[in-house]
Amino acid sequence: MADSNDQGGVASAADVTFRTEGLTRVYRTGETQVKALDGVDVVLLTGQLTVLLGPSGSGKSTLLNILGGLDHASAGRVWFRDTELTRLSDRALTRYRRDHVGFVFQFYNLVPSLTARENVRLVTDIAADPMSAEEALERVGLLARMDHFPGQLSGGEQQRVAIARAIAKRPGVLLCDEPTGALDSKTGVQVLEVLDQINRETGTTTAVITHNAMIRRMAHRVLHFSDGRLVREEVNDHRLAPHEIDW
Ligand SMILES: Nc1ncnc2c1ncn2[C@@H]1O[C@H](COP(=O)(O)OP(=O)(O)OP(=O)(O)O)[C@@H](O)[C@H]1O
Repeated sequence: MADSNDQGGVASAADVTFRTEGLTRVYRTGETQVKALDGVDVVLLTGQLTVLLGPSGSGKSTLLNILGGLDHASAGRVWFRDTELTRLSDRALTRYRRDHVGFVFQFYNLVPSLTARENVRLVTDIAADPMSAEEALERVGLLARMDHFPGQLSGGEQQRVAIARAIAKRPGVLLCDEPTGALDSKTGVQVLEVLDQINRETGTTTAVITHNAMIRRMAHRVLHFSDGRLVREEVNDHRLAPHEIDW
């Protein structure tokens, strides 16, 4: 049975959170030039969990960084809802990132001298309409550990704190670059369960980069990249919860 959130085929403008047109990113280092993205046309649909797959160096992180306002396109255009990101000043792009984007990276980037709750408060203190740090930690199942320091938490727990920090400002989008890359498979599944649950409960448009092709089973849509190009798209009519996937 198709999930109610599934949207195959043509999407209306209201359903589209990100759209790119001819997105190209060239990195120049001295004499060498690398085309990390080579004319990518892609949409990310509102409320969906999209998985980005592809070999190392295929451009997945570059795409995520440009969507999140951390990097600039060399050519082509990118829209977030009605706003063309590729026309924003650096200052406006920073505001966009602060107001709308939650990031989760492979390494958790927590401040070691602050507790879980204090790490989340770094974000809630400057956000316009945040949830409380306690609510964010409850959503990732770590309320009982909120006064623990990162060094007192396992890798999977630290990643869940990083997810709490990312969602506490109620971002429109959650961009995750290899969120389970540093975790063993059992702990990785717990982290994916948290991402899946947040997507279902809050409707946050979510993108997850991974090397693990099995993760595609939990996605609404899967985008396959190769050599800086989008080479294939899949719509998943039969999503599985992470714990149902045969790892
Ligand atoms: N800041 C940079 N300067 C120079 N080259 C870069 C830079 N960032 C990325 N690249 C190059 O662009 C290409 C695409 O990199 P990207 O990190 O987007 O790929 P990826 O698919 O995310 O790879 P991985 O799965 O290994 O993270 C690679 O050849 C990479 O070396």
